Amino acid sequence: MKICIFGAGAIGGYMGAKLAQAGADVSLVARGPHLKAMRENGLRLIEESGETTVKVTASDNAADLGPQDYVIVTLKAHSVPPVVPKMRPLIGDNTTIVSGVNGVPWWYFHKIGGPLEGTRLETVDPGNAQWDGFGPDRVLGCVVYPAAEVIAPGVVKHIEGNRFSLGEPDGSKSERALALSKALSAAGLKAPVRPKIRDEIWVKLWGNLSFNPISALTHATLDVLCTDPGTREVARNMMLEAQAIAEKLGVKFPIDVDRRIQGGADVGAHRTSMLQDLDQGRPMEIDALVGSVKELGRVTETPTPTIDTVLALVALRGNIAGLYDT
Ligand SMILES: NC(=O)C1=CN([C@@H]2O[C@H](COP(=O)(O)OP(=O)(O)OC[C@H]3O[C@@H](n4cnc5c(N)ncnc54)[C@H](OP(=O)(O)O)[C@@H]3O)[C@@H](O)[C@H]2O)C=CC1
Ligand SMILES: CC(C)(CO)C(=O)C(=O)O
Repeated sequence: MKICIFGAGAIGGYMGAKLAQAGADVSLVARGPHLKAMRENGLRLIEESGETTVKVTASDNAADLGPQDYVIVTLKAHSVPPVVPKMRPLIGDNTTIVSGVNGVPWWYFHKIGGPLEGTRLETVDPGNAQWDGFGPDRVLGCVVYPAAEVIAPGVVKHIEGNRFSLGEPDGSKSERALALSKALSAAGLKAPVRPKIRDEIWVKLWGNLSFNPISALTHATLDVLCTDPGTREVARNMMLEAQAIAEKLGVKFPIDVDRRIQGGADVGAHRTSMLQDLDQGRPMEIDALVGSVKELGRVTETPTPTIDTVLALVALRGNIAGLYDT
């Protein structure tokens, strides 16, 4: 089974190192000094259990790697649409694309059934680049739970978690989902195949939608913003608006907003990825995490006043920092 990880930074590097250590036929697409370091010295993974360095096949040119059974996309959400043409050499007749990207996935309305079937989302797939470029039938959904960081070129630090939930848009336990699950499990990762991947997407999104922009606006860590009465209320209102949208789309939440906020507080003094991006001058994932939920509000005719307000503020914050185009 040939697996290519496109965008092998923190998450893709973690997954790639684990697969390579397990002897899987895995290749990585990366760029810049990180790629150079991986090619020259291997990929170093720092985990609680210790450090390992593994030799990897890595390139910035998909044509070097050829058609794959699976392409696991671990780019930041806004980086995907412009690189779809560059991924073409990786895609053969039976290639599965696994979307390991936070936020509302571009394929959300594929095989959902009902009147919204096939709806495209401009915030996450401008110009239908992925829908038309990959074709939604290739897609296997994925919710990424681990936290990791590239701490130096060629060096990935794993922080916590090892679960990558997988799920077909139609909920089936397909052969391709089960085979990838087996390969990831053999690499020491948890990769359950879920019948209702959209339910899981929303529980993760609840946090990213609210905690991430609030942290970017206030510079507060998760423990603080989830317990301060003012920001907790803002997060709660955003989450309730999102819940109303999701429930109209048939999602069932296994927990309530207060438990989800408590879960955020329990993570501790964590700086969310959006705050880290702002601090380090990297483009912010505002469209995928917040703008997309506003768009879903319009699609489902659900009011989103708190989400709209926070989006306006964080969009301007990102724009002034030169990290987001409004
Ligand atoms: N990191 C985390 O802890 C978590 C991340 N996620 C999600 O996972 C996704 C990936 O995040 P993360 O791993 O942190 O992101 P990273 O930025 O660490 O990884 C993406 C990598 O792709 C590279 N890249 C971008 N464009 C190209 C290109 N055209 N060709 C080759 N390489 C390219 C980037 O290089 P460059 O640096 O040069 O741009 C970077 O190394 C995001 O949606 C994120 O929200 C989810 C859970 C936790
Ligand atoms: C906030 C958190 C930990 C979960 O919602 C996260 O995923 C992020 O930092 O992007």
